[in-house]
Amino acid sequence: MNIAGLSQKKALDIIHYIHGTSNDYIKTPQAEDIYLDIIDRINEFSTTEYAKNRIKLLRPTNNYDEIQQMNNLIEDTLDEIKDLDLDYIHDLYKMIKPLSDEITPRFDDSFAIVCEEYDDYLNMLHKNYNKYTNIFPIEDQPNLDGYDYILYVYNEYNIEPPESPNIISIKNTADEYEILPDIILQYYTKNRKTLENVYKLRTYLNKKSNIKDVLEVLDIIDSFTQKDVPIEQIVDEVKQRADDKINEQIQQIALKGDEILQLLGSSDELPPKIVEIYNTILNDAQVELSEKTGILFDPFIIQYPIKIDEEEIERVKQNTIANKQIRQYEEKIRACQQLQQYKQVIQQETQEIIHYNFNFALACFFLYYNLTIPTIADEYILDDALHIRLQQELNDGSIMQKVTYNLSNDENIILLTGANSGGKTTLLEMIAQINIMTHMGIGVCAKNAVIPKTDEIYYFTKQQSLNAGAFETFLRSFIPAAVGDKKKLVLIDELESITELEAAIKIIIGFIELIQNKNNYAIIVTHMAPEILKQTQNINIRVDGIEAQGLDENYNLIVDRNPKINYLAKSTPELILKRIYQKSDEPEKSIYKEILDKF
Ligand SMILES: Nc1ncnc2c1ncn2[C@@H]1O[C@H](COP(=O)(O)OP(=O)(O)OP(=O)(O)O)[C@@H](O)[C@H]1O
Repeated sequence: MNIAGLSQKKALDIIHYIHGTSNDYIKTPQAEDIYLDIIDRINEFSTTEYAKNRIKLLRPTNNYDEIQQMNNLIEDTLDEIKDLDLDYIHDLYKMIKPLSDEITPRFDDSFAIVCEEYDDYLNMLHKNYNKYTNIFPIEDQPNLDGYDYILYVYNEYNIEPPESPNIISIKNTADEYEILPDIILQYYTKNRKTLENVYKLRTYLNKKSNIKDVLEVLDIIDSFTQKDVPIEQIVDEVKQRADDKINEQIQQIALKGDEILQLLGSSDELPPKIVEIYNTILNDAQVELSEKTGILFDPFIIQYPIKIDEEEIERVKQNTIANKQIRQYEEKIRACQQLQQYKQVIQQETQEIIHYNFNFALACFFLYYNLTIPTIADEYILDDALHIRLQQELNDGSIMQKVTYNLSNDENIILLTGANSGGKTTLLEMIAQINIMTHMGIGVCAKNAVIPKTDEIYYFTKQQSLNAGAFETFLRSFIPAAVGDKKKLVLIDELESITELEAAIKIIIGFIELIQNKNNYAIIVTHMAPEILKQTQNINIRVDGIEAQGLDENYNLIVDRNPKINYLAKSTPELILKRIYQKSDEPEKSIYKEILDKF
């Protein structure tokens, strides 16, 4: 399945298709929002498209084998990366992309192809290039002098290839790459950056790799392409030195009278003493030239200053280019033979690394948010737990209070009461996160956690604005939370914000009566606990409270974020009112004061 570039919606469609919507663990849009936030946070640590999409496909489940597998995967990965530099790995990942098969071989017009099976080869070349003109049938070849070299594709049973320094002959049974080595080479050069980084990463992760051999082959080709002998420059330098030597040595010889006459006369011959000097110096120059260029040639004409034979230079240059092209061609063919053997294995190695980014992202997420793998048992024990947003703020230097909170089989229906801005919504969201993350198998944000098995999560948030359909929408998704034999976690935040107080109380009581059995857990944030308790005396309901003790010198709420068990906490709205009063200006300040005086 190609899952590149999957949107979250598409990912969900696939999940629903695979698992069936009714089996989905998440039952309300608000719980879905919490889940999506978790996915986004994990994906901050992923780099490859594959990992990003696989993370989007992660979903809470009640299949505890799958959860265990995810736990194991994370623990193994943590073990693998425990002493490593995660930023370094992340940086390498940024330079790794899936290997691209798209190649556009370069049209190399420096050589011509002469062949017997003309039509076959023409077709083959046209497959790779739109237009290829340097191919000729053997029986009808033009003058090919302008080409650096000629690839002579001969038929075994027919004509023998001609012997010539700039002809390379191959049998027409050869592989396609023997005509166009770029067909293979481009794949490697195009993907080289990825291959280099996959190699670095595999080595760093202590994973075996064959990519080194591939990179070595590519290096050889590179070094070949770069080696260009600057013939003219070398000739000039050698000539300059030879001129200087001639000048110096001639000044030191004494000519006899007849030798001077020979020089002044019309004779072309030089005096033997001078010829000897020239011969010695030019011999040395020729040796130096061949050492520096690797070619034996004689471009110097006896004159002062020494003259350079431009035609000889041109001939040598042409020969050098042809030689170089031929050697380069041969080197490329050798490289192709080696590289071909590696293709499959380097693809596997690269894919493995790209896939490993999924494990790596989960492990980084785990470390960043200080997660632990929870134990699955029949109760909730949250030890030093934190909402993941607050954990992030803690990482950034803010002060946060970790929360310890327990729910048991016997005390599974909770009314959570307490101070305005005390942290009730945050606690509810945190429990939803912890439950979802447990059932995704990715760890939870707590020092220790015990989490019960549940099949479904329902989370109902407080409504900020009361739109016309809010109550109806709520009821439609709320009723399924009260029926059925699936094990549920139901979290309700201030139902009284959706409807009138009396109705909210009735709904909550009805709901509690339906789900009170020990399979379910429900935490209901409400400011009307006393009224609810009065009407449910035969049901075991625990009331917990988050209490504010007052305001500090900066008018911040002094609050213990740990809910007190079996404790009905006051809402203390006057504290918030007092804070706003202290921080406001007239004319609002006086109004706040008037309201405050009524408390
Ligand atoms: N454990 C904690 N440590 C530090 N800050 C916290 C913690 N829990 C909550 N807060 C902060 O306290 C503020 C109020 O939290 P929250 O909205 O959850 O309170 P609330 O009880 O639901 O309030 P209200 O009843 O008025 O809606 C938020 O800014 C939140 O980030």
